[in-house]
Amino acid sequence: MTTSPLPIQTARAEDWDEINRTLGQLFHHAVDPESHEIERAIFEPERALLVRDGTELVASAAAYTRELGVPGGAVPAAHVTLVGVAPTHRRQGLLTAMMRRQLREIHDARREPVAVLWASEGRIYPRFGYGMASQRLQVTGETIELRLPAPTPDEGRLRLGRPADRQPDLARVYEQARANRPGWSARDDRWWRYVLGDPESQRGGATERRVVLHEGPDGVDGYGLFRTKGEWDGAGPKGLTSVDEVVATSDAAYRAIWRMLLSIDLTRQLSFLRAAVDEPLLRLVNEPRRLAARLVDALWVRVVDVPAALAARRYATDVDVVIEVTDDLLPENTGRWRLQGGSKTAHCTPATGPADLACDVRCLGELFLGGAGLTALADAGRVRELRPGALAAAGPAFTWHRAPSAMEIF
Ligand SMILES: CC(=O)SCCNC(=O)CCNC(=O)[C@H](O)C(C)(C)COP(=O)(O)OP(=O)(O)OC[C@H]1O[C@@H](n2cnc3c(N)ncnc32)[C@H](O)[C@@H]1OP(=O)(O)O
Repeated sequence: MTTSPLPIQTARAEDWDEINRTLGQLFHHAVDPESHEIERAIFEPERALLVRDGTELVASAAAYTRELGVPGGAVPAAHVTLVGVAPTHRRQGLLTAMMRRQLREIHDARREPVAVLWASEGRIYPRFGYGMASQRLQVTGETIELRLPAPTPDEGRLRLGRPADRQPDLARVYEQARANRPGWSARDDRWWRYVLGDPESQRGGATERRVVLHEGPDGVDGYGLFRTKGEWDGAGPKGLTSVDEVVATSDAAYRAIWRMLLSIDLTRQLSFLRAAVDEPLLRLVNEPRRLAARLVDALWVRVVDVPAALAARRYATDVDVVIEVTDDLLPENTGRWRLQGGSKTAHCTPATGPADLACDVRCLGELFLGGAGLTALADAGRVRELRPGALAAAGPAFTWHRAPSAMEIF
């Protein structure tokens, strides 16, 4: 790789058309006019970096300003996105230059202790200090084989609707559920329009998206966003129910919604590609193997400011540990940090004593949402135990009672 001589610029609002068309080419899809406008509304030009070769746009990387759920709370997080380099300019160091500049800007602004992204390929971002912070299950089951427990008399009732018409209900339920969900990002009105955007060109021949809402004793307490696609063969119907998200604040709502989604007439298959690793559905159905769940990566987190990030989350057990951190891109993070925390508070300060554990900053990203095991990282040779017993003492603290999960891809 050579170092690119091309300068990095900050975008202006009017660059959106060109950025999105260029990224459409790089991701090999046509730009849908409806999505183009919805995404314009969430585009933050002042946070977008561009590289031009002459007048031609050849690279971009950007960030959205959002809040990310973490164990015990939420933190401002740079949601990194719109990353691409033209095939004519690949492997000349443009991504590296943009990542360095972006991380430096996020760090120096001191507003966001972490950055988060979805990776198109898992091997791109570790070199920039991003760690696989959450995973998801891609569920592609055969619904005909699945049964849920029978409904109880107090299970409430279900209503179908158009998602856009029910946005206030969805937002209320999501906001209530989000308080306890590491990995979920805040959604304002612009983000709800993005999540509920439903251009025909992206439906893959399925119906428009619909919502099923559950009404419990105190009103709407759960919803499921889904679409269906008809399919037949010589043996009869074998349609698909494709689920985008199920969010519920009561277990009765969760059960009732899934009972409907798994039993829509003329469907036989389920696709639910962003299920949580600890998705209750796997504990509800009578034959979990038929869900054919496959584990893949979801959110990648980059700890940008070590003391601020470690103090911003809560810990499952009390912890008092000194970690020796190395960070090649942001040297301010390199050093020994003492983390003292628990379920109510956390502090992280420069340490004077010897370190208990040593790792690079990428490991802290992996641990940040509570989804990776400290011992697993040590077994992989990526965390070093410098004081015997430190792993067993600190390991449980970094976990959380819910696995991190991730909703919309941004
Ligand atoms: C958050 C998001 O938006 S995710 C979307 C990411 N974008 C895409 O996947 C679109 C298609 N791909 C691309 O546009 C480009 O290939 C990019 C952006 C992934 C990489 O851009 P480049 O400018 O080529 O990367 P750069 O030259 O800085 O490479 C840095 C190093 O990473 C490696 N690398 C970069 N991309 C990849 C990849 N996709 N697979 C494996 N290695 C990679 C390079 O080989 C290089 O390694 P080296 O230092 O050992 O030589």
